Amino acid sequence: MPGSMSADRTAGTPAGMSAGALLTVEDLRVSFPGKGWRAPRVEVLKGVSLDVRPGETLGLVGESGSGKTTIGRAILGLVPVHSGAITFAGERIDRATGRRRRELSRDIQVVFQDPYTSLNPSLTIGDTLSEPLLGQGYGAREARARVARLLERVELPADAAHRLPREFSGGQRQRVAIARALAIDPRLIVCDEPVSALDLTTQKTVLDLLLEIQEQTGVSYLFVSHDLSVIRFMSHRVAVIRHGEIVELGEAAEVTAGPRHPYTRALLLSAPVADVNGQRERREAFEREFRAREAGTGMGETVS
Ligand SMILES: Nc1ncnc2c1ncn2[C@@H]1O[C@H](COP(=O)(O)OP(=O)(O)OP(=O)(O)O)[C@@H](O)[C@H]1O
Repeated sequence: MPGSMSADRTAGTPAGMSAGALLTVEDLRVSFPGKGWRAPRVEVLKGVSLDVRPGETLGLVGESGSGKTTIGRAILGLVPVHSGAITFAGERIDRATGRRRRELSRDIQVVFQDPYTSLNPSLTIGDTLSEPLLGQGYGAREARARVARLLERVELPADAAHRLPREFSGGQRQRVAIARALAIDPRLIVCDEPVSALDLTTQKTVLDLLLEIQEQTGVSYLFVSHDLSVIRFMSHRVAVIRHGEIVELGEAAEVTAGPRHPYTRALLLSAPVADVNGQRERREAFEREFRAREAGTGMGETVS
């Protein structure tokens, strides 16, 4: 565990679910078709409940295949919800489709794991950042000014706007991905393993940036990771997921220092989990679906 990530953010934050939540997930069930003819459906989320408060980071930790990404995809409307409810700012969104769903991407954004695949290699950074702005009705001049401010906010030089992703390191690309997510002032960002493809030093600078942005803007994060040291560093509260069920949810310091569930204790002792069950493929599919839906091409409209 990196020593510089040993702080926690729990002070003063009560555990448990709250009435003033920005996002509430209640008894969420998601299943996928089983493999093979007449195979039963596989239940991946088995009644997940959690909430994210305004300005808060809820860390979501669990080993590979436990269902973390599926929760993010369900919130973004990229997988059909079998039962349960997802409420954002007082509105039920689990059945939202089409135009309403695209409008919601103004409020709910994502930062993906792999900065090498999540940026379009043929678009300049300026075009990458302008895309969501133009899509939301910004004029070209207004968008250019906003791109300059975004680059400043993520501590990239102004001339980055004219360059291509291949000219940047992994950490710099992840800053671009963060700037893209921030472009239209979302209220919630699903951060899906946003630093696990980066080396430790770069991880720390990107995490610091996310914290700083939260302080400045009050944005909420649902922060997915398999790495408890990263989760503890980032989160006010932590939810621990195992086999599609939340086994523990509480203040970060309590969950990470005095875990009640044996699985959390085991996680604390375990090394980062290996890439099993096609983790990379699943995450890449998630990115493609979200970007296609944002672009309005109709892909990813899986919820009916
Ligand atoms: N579209 C799909 N069709 C069938 N099974 C799926 C699909 N998406 C996910 N799964 C299965 O659901 C389970 C949970 O996957 P998910 O990606 O949510 O886990 P995770 O906790 O994010 O894991 P990782 O950290 O490895 O990405 C896995 O067993 C996975 O194989």
